[in-house]
Amino acid sequence: MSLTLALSKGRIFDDTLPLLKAAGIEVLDDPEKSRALILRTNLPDVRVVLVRASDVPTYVQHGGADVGVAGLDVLLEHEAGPYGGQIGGGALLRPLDLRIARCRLSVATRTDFDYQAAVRQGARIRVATKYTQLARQHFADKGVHVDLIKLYGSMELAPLTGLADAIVDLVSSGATLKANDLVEVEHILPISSHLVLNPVAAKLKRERIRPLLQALQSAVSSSPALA
Ligand SMILES: Nc1ncnc2c1ncn2[C@@H]1O[C@H](COP(=O)(O)OP(=O)(O)OP(=O)(O)O)[C@@H](O)[C@H]1O
Ligand SMILES: O=P(O)(O)OC[C@H]1O[C@H](OP(=O)(O)OP(=O)(O)O)[C@H](O)[C@@H]1O
Repeated sequence: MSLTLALSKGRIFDDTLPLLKAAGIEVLDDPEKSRALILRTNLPDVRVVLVRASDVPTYVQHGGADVGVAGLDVLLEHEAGPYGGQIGGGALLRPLDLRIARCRLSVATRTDFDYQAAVRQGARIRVATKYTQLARQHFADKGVHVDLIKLYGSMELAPLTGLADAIVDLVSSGATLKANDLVEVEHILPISSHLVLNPVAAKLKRERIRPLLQALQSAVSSSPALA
């Protein structure tokens, strides 16, 4: 029974590799050295497909992959979006927090911006973000009107150029904010990457997926780096 795993290049691929290895799966091709998007593993019935981080939920939901690894930021944004529901397949299953690629979703502004005044009930704020669904929910919960500006990267530039008052973005060390004279003014959500499953594959390939899940679970709980 074959199994297709969707991963994104970079930190998710790098951090998932040791967990897969502990579960007996070794990826044979190096994505940094090859342009191939389908990677072989030591198991003839298991392959890895390389997709954009934000495309992992789509691939897994529609059965382009059985299993995937994606950040909670990407998963929640996908679920809240127009394609996150039942169109073309059931909702994704999210059975395991892999505790890798850890960071947080936060609001950041220029140091001279009075965020507390800007988010008084009934106020209006301009926010630039890649995470429009999550940002909309966050400000709606606070009772703040928000004008959202969708960006695909370099969010930090938005408050510096007058495009927005604030950004909603991922923060880990804080170095990117610091380098751009921005300050984190509110934490929204802790983030890590999760294993996701296609619901149909979870049923039809139960016998193949269950041991993988168990092996990953024990790799996660015994990984000192993740403690
Ligand atoms: N600085 C960081 N530290 C730790 N984890 C992070 C950091 N930035 C992002 N992540 C996590 O890693 C995931 C993948 O991030 P990555 O930078 O590889 O993709 P991306 O460039 O954001 O995605 P896309 O290619 O779809 O635009 C994010 O969804 C998030 O969960
Ligand atoms: O707090 P820090 O440790 O500086 O990390 C935060 C940065 O990390 C992410 O970008 P990433 O490195 O993924 O770049 P990209 O979004 O351009 O891929 C995020 O969008 C921030 O810019």
